[in-house]
Amino acid sequence: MPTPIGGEDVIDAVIVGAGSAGCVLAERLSRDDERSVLLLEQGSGNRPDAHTLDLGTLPISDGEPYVTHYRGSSALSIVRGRGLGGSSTVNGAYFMRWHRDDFDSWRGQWTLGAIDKAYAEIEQRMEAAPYRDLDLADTAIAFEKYWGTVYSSRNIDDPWPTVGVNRVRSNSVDGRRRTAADAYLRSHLDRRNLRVRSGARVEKVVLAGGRAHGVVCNGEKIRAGEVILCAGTLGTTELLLRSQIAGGRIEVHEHREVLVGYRRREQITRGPLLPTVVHTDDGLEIRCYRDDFARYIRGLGQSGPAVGIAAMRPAAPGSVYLDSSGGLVVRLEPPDDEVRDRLSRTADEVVEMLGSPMFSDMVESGSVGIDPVLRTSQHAWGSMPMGERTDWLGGVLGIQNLRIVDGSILPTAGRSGPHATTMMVAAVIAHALATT
Ligand SMILES: Cc1cc2nc3c(=O)[nH]c(=O)nc-3n(C[C@H](O)[C@H](O)[C@H](O)COP(=O)(O)OP(=O)(O)OC[C@H]3O[C@@H](n4cnc5c(N)ncnc54)[C@H](O)[C@@H]3O)c2cc1C
Repeated sequence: MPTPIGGEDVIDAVIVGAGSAGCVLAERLSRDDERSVLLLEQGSGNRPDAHTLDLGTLPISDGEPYVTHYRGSSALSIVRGRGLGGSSTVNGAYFMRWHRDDFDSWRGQWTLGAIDKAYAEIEQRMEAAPYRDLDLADTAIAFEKYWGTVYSSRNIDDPWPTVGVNRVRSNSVDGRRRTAADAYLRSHLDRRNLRVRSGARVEKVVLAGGRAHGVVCNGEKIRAGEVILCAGTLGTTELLLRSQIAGGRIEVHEHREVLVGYRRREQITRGPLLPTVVHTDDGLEIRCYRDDFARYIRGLGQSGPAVGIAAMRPAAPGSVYLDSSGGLVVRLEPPDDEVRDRLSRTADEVVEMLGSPMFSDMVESGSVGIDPVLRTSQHAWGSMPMGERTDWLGGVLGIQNLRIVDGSILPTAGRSGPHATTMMVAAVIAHALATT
């Protein structure tokens, strides 16, 4: 019989955060009807509306219902998704594996075979597929042709990215994001050993004698056999700081980005934000955005379309800490000088590309310029890396019955965005926990 959920009972596994990783974990662990699972999510339990899921929007401005805004130390806005599905509800729906060699230093059960199998499972459930030629704007077609003369182009049906031109794979169906909650959670809400509570903000982890005993949620103490933090890199770090499991400044990593802006001769129709990228041999990602971010984010001032250049590997440092008033602050630093040089050289190459005859029908002459502001990709990860601050299944070192399974535990920088890999990590760990 499963341990009943609620009241004074001890729940087998309390999962904090129903985001990309939390949904995978809740589904897998609750397949065993002998295990009671309680999933606590601070955001709404509603299914997001058509506007939120539309790939022609990035619903992250102030006032959007499925985001949390974090306080940054600079003018950069730092956001994360909230509600069932977490950041998968609001993100760019770019769903790319990391490169095979990004896992070279991973240990434990992280063999390429296990990784490949877990990626394949999540890709299937998230309905991840490459954008087709029809989804590409004229600039994206020219971009692929241009870089195809410098690098090789990956066969779009190959799920493993390579150095070169990589058509983006996306977790979307008919122009709408497919969220982790749709793929993993909503159809299992009738499991009697799985309970999902929305509007449930966890304030801290309850600790005694070097063990986690539960959490405090909306003022109520909930006892648990195991606490699994899936609150995302920023949410989990906040909980670790507030529970005094960690102190001071916790290091994170971020993919900082330079934008090369331009003006289009003619406006284009709406479509997915990022359908194609180039991965350079020196760890950069060149992103061919479809249009001005202002067309995706409500209330953002127009600045024109852009091509982005992000430093993926190595990434830039940052930190998360509580300030003297107890508020959480996210501080992102620039990459080191050598990486900045790389970014700046590649930005010059992109300026050259946009000024080349291949783009002359689309780009207004004299309109191309490098934006001096260093942006963020909204990817912060790696605050509690596996092999360093947790074991290779996310178990927090030195504290029993406390595990972290989300972007926090990514131990290295990958050359693609973190979404698919965060879900893959959750799938591998969930499988290991469910079978031991
Ligand atoms: C705007 C944006 C665009 C992005 N675009 C891309 C992209 O296109 N491709 C890509 O690869 N990556 C992208 N990312 C990053 C990617 O979405 C994240 O890395 C990934 O979703 C993180 O998953 P997670 O499970 O770690 O956290 P999340 O999915 O963020 O889930 C954390 C959940 O925990 C909940 N939570 C937090 N604190 C508490 C608490 N105290 N109590 C209860 N619940 C709590 C949150 O509400 C949230 O639902 C983007 C991110 C953002 C924000």
